Amino acid sequence: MTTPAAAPTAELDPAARAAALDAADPLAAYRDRFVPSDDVVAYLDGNSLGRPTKAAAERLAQFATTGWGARLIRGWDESWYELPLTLGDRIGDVVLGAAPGQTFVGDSTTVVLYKLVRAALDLPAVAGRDEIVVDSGNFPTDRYLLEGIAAERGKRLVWLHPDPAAGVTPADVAAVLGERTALVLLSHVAYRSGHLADAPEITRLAHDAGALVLWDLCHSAGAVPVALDAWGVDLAAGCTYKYLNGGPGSPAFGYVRAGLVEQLRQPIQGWMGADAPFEMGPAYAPHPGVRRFVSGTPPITSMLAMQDMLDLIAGAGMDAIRAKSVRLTELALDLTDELLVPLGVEVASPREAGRRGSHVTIDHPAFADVVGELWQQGVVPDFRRPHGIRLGLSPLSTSFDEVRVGVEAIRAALLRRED
Ligand SMILES: Cc1ncc(COP(=O)(O)O)c(C=O)c1O
Ligand SMILES: Nc1c(O)cccc1C(=O)C[C@H](N)C(=O)O
Repeated sequence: MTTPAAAPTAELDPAARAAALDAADPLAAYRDRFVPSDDVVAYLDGNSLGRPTKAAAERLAQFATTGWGARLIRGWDESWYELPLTLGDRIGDVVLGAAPGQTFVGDSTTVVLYKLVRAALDLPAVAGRDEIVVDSGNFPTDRYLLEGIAAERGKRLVWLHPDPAAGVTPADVAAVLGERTALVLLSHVAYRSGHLADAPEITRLAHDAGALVLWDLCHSAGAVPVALDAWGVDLAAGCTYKYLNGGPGSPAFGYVRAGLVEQLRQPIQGWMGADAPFEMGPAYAPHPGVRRFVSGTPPITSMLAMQDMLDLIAGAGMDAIRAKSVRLTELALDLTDELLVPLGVEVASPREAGRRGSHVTIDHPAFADVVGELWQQGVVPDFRRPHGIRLGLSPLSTSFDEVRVGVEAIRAALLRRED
């Protein structure tokens, strides 16, 4: 039997603490599965753009010759035509807790959300209702597209203004649900603060009020366990370029609960979502299944890289990934308290691990300038207005020492301003 690594203690200095956590990390070996970038000493932005896996780099390089080049148009019959669904099923299985036949890979998250919202609002069960519940702190695209849809469809937006310390709670949602509520659209993990919403409970409350629920999973898919089927979620969508490491602009996934899809009419009726695309018939007849949410030719090359990340996630397991995510965010908070709070930094993310996704946001009036300096030093978090640094911690590719390097670099930048 091997002796378990000693638990890192707060008495150790930050470097020793991070080193002890890295030494005890059961997922540490996964870091070697990603393409290194020589000038980056701490990549803390995996929730904007995940790193490429080495396997994906190889797959992308090969594809031009052995895939596209060798198979040419035959590739569509052999696998590409089905890829939006086969890949959707794999995402459903590995990260969403979704049985096959409910998940597709499509367009950008924005467009997938648009299609799902429009389809949901026309569902006969809610078509007579005119309110859509949305969080004022939700990601801009969610808010903007709902504003557009509300204007298009004569609906009213009901804005939640949650307590910043608590994020969106079931009580916030319950307070606005009613006979007029058609749809609730919320983010599972809030893009700025990292608050993790109680998705099963909010879903239950919305259903009790006769409304549908759509979860934006951009900041949870691949980092936080999700169980869409078990939670009874109606609709969901999420990015694949964050914790699913699909590469810049890789297409989003969409989920439609079994039993609902055949009742939904999506607004961009294209030939690739038709029942028999190659019949090229006179009128649109939707595919009976979730394929109806595909519109035009799917972006096959942009669906390659995420396949390798899904293999890594399946190997590591979502529970182990979540456990490391919690430890990474805990270290970020501990080091922030110790090294940054004395310099005036405030924590904008939840302290309770169960209420937190895989990023931590900290605020300081100088951060708009600090981030530029950090990037020059190869420390790469991102900046979110008005003055937040967001530390996005992607469990399979981020080390504890990167967190330490990042926090110490922020401290040094703030101290330089005090000189
Ligand atoms: C919560 C959330 N929703 C939606 C999006 C937008 O996705 P896209 O640019 O792929 O449409 C993002 C990030 O860009 C996001 O963080
Ligand atoms: N999608 C992005 C992009 O195209 C460029 C820069 C950043 C992004 C992001 O993913 C932003 C991200 N969704 C956020 O949570 O802020």
